[in-house]
Amino acid sequence: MTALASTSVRRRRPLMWLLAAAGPVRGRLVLAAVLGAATTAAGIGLLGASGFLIARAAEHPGVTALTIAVVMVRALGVSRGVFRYLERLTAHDVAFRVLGDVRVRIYRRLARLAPAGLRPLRSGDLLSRLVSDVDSTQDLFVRGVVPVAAAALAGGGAVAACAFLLAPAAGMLAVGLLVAGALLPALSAARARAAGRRTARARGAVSARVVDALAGAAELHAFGAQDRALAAVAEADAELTAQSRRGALVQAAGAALASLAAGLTVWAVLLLGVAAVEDGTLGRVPLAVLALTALAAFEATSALPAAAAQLAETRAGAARILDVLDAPDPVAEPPSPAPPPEPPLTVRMRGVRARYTPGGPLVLDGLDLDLTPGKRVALVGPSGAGKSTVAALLLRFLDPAGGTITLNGTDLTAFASDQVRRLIGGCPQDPHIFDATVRDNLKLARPQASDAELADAAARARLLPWIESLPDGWDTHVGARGARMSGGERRRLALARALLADPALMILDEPTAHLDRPTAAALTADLLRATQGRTTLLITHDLTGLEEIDEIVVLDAGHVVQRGTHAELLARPGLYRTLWRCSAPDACAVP
Ligand SMILES: Nc1ncnc2c1ncn2[C@@H]1O[C@H](COP(=O)(O)OP(=O)(O)OP(=O)(O)O)[C@@H](O)[C@H]1O
Repeated sequence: MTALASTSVRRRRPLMWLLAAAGPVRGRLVLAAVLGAATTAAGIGLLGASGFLIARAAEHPGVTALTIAVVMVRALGVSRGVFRYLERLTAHDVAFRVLGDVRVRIYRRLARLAPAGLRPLRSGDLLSRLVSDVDSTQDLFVRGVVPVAAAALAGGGAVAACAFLLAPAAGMLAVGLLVAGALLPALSAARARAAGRRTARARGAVSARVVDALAGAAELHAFGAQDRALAAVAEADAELTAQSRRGALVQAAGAALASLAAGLTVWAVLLLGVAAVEDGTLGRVPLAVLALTALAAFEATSALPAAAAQLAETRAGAARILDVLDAPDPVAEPPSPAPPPEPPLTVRMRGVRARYTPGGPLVLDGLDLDLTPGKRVALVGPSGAGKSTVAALLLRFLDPAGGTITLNGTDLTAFASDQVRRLIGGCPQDPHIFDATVRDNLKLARPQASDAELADAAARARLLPWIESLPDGWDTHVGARGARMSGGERRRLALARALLADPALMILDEPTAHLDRPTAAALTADLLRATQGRTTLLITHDLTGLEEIDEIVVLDAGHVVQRGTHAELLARPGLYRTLWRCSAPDACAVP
């Protein structure tokens, strides 16, 4: 079971859930099953009519005696193809509609779970759930429901037809069809269930390792670790191959046993028929019809054992999708959210405590913070002090484990998280730059923004000169994760995006991370200018330029250890002064 699954509250039955997902198209599903039955029935009728035609022709009757059989053979031959085509069309239509619906549901759920609720999943494994597991759901309809329903209808019809000719033979046929169409598929499914789960898990592991190896290709080369990474991919791939082979073996064994059951049954029917001919209770022509009808009836069941084994993978895939759909919400949404507060916004945090896992360590313990309109507060402290956790709490990616956070006097948890994120926003620690144009990356914050507004935000983030220097200007493609931009340009683009969104409380999380000192200093100066008069929470461990900040709160191991202005904090010994001295270009001095 995955980490995500283990946190799941309730377990739904995967195939039942998938069937229920087809509810809106159940009419088409029934039509596909009827068309499948018609295809098989036409196949059985074709062979039965052919048997009649050949046997009767051998008796040299007049042509008129054969006319109806000839017409039937032609009609059944043609209609079988037409029915098959329509059945495929309808069954795939159902499968793709359900597949599209499941994809939308899983994507919506991911959007709600991200980022806090997705941490238990590796990105490659998530990709595998989104692609392979969702793809495998179509087998339930194309190889499961429709063939089973068709086999039941057509098989029942064949047994009934044979019963008219010779009852014991019909009984034998019914037993053979039950063995090939019910017993063997049930055994195959039971054998394949564990293999199906392991195959889906192994596919997720391969995907996770490949995505990891590709995303970290530069680091792997730099540290000469590419062979180890490739070996890990090969190992995961070998496991997937072994599991797939096990699944294929079960499928092949099921198919072989189904053929054996069909062969034995047809022989038994033939022997019973021959005995009946010798007794005089059955004519020679009906014997041919009986034997060929029995043979054709197995067309309906021959694929079922392999399909049942294949469905074990579908079941495992659907279970992995349910792990995501049923994962608990990272934050509790209020049943009836309070109306969003009107800006200007006052945010107060009192005695706030936070932890990432129930019963886990407190990463914030007793935080008090006031963010009043127009006030700029900087949250500083060593790495791991809990600074970004404050941002996660304010953005409702995480609910407090204690204490209160209020927006204009109302508890933050009374608002829907989407509403909160419309008022509180900014620039995350690791902003994502999309593989799109500069314009589209910026418009993400406000799709309706005019060119003038885009230019204004870019100018305030000091990005405009760079954009205007590009041959394609605003239409320049920046590459995956902004690969064609420098670190500073990426940060400025993220800042421009935040300025364009214009949230009532702007949170800037480490806006100067990974930049060299002159670039960081220039960016800090720019963002301080851009945020003048705005309610801003600046999270940083870079202490340059904080002279203009109204209040600096120093966090250490989840506790506030100091607060004041830059001048006040520098005037007395403490963590701030130590950090400030450490941030000097020459050395880290002890206070
Ligand atoms: N998703 C998470 N699950 C579990 N623990 C987490 C998670 N995110 C952060 N932590 C832990 O919470 C503590 C505070 O992390 P946080 O990211 O808030 O620190 P920070 O002060 O922002 O650090 P940095 O300056 O390095 O970004 C750390 O001990 C960290 O390991």
